[in-house]
Amino acid sequence: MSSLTKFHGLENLKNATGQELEIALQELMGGIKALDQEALAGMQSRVDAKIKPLGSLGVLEDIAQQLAGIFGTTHPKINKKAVLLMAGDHGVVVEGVSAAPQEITKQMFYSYLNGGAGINVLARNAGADVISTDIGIATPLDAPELMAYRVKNGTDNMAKGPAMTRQEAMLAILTGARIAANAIDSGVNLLATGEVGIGNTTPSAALISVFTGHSVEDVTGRGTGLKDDALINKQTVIKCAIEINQCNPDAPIDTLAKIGGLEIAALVGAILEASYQHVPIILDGIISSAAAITAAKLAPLSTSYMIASHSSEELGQHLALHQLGLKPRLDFHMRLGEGTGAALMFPMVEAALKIADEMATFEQAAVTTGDF
Ligand SMILES: Cc1cc2ncn([C@H]3O[C@H](COP(=O)(O)O)[C@@H](O)[C@H]3O)c2cc1C
Ligand SMILES: O=C(O)c1cccnc1
Repeated sequence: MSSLTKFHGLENLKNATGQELEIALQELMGGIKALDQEALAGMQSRVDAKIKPLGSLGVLEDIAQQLAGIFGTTHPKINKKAVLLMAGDHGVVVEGVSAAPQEITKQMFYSYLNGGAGINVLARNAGADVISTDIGIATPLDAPELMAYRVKNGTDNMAKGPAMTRQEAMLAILTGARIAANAIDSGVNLLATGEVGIGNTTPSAALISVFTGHSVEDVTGRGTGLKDDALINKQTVIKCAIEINQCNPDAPIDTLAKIGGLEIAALVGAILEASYQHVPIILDGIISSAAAITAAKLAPLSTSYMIASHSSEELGQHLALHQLGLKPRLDFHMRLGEGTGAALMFPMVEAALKIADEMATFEQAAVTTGDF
């Protein structure tokens, strides 16, 4: 679908009514299809013919198959790669849930634009673009055009009531979908999720607790580096937010609105749009995994389009990935976010396709075949 004119039936996202957003979201969620099993099996046959014992390239073989199933061809090609970095602030920071001050969200946003942040370095290393979007920073930016996609000036404090209205959450989801669609229209066919937002490990843990059923203690980590007392306070705040908002795991949009975040919602939309357009999307740490688990609640087939990357130091990420049926592939003890872990995975995904394209077969190399 070329999405430059109409977007899931919407003429103009920002002026859409609540009902129009509901319909557009239904169209997006309902349009996500299962992988092409024939292409997937065809890729396995290609890989099985290579000069190696069957299955000996492990996860690389799984990824090659998954990409064939996603692209619907036995010969998938990666053209362009990009990290979708969504930025948003969180009203809940007034409860002391982060070791870092809120203004860092905005300061880091400028760093992404200037190219000096961790994600810029690791994306450059992988030959990928970083597409940074202000979806909900709390304070004004220098240039109005930088705020073109902003839905709201940060969320409200979820410990006192809903973080967002349902309409704001839907607008943030569809805005994230729009940003993914724009990237895909420009030729990107391998995406990764990234974010910045001081305080955002708090809504992420809250969503993971509600959607997995794991206790708040099990899914809540230290984020930017909370000390013991502050970690206990963070857990109390999350429990309070879940209780006061009466979250229901079977009402994922409402749950996201009540205890989520604007950048998390935008990543939900990016994951859904990638899936809708048959584009693989690599997941980063706990915040991206909270978005992924929400996307899976909205459209279970979207999990087939996700590729896990690293294992975050935040335990909640492992539990979210487990529920999605995914395993972290890199164990680098990272806890930065921004998409840094996901960016490390780009070359692995490309390597999987190179195996299929460049390795010799038993026949080509005149290597003796056997029962191995
Ligand atoms: C300088 C700096 C750069 C960052 N880049 C990503 N994060 C990460 O830390 C934040 C989440 O942790 P918490 O929930 O504890 O606030 C998010 O902004 C996340 O992207 C950063 C944090 C800091 C301090
Ligand atoms: O898992 C992550 O991505 C993460 C962990 C801590 C802080 N920020 C991000």
